[in-house]
Amino acid sequence: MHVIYGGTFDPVHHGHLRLALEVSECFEGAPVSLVPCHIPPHRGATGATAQQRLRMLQQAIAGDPYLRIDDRELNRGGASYTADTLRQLRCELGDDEPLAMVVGTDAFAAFDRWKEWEQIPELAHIIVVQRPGMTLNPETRPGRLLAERRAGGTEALRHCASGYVLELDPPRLDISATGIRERLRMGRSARYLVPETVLAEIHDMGLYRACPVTKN
Ligand SMILES: Nc1ncnc2c1ncn2[C@@H]1O[C@H](COP(=O)(O)OP(=O)(O)OP(=O)(O)O)[C@@H](O)[C@H]1O
Ligand SMILES: O=C(O)c1ccc[n+]([C@@H]2O[C@H](COP(=O)([O-])O)[C@@H](O)[C@H]2O)c1
Repeated sequence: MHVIYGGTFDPVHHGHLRLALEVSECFEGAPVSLVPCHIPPHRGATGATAQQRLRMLQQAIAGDPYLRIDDRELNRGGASYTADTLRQLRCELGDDEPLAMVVGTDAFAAFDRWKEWEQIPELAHIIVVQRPGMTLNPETRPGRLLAERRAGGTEALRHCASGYVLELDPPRLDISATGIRERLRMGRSARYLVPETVLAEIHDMGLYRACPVTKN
């Protein structure tokens, strides 16, 4: 089972990390690869550069046996389209290896605006994770895709290469990178929202602040 979890990670926070671990546990400790995007396709400029976001991720997962980083989108450059990443992975893994991508409900709600979105379930399973304050409308195209391809449990994903949509609702952590950037911009603390090592990187690189921010 190969599981990827893509994001901007600007910065990576405990919501991301806890979720990645929950997914790994669902698949009996299968590693989850965090895939930082180079240029996020559907949003404005990032607060930190790609290299700075990678550095924070490296600090965040250092020593964790279940989490990895796949930096292929940074190496590829340009806008990071998930279909391209999955196609590349599918070539490497072969046709039969189960491949799954993790996405939060907020991102999945706009899934039908992703490049080649209808091809994605042919390349990988989709694990949709509930995010606080975000309910998926069943009448939308992503909502219908979920209903049509819904997996009863994790077992289905393990036995097929792609094609299922699995809903997961682990304990919800109401943390967002936007909220963290905003706090830092206002000179407030982001402690306990991001790992201490990430906080130290943010401080050392002077990220996310218009005016000086204390190190907590
Ligand atoms: N607290 C969280 N709980 C569950 N899923 C999350 C959480 N934070 C982010 N995600 C999911 O992780 C993926 C990557 O998220 P991203 O890097 O954009 O973080 P974010 O906190 O949503 O950032 P921003 O606030 O800048 O949009 C998305 O699929 C998103 O839905
Ligand atoms: O492929 C696309 O068209 C596409 C459009 C929007 C988002 N994505 C991916 O979805 C992931 C989460 O995006 P974001 O903006 O919420 O960090 C990240 O890996 C993006 O590359 C992908």
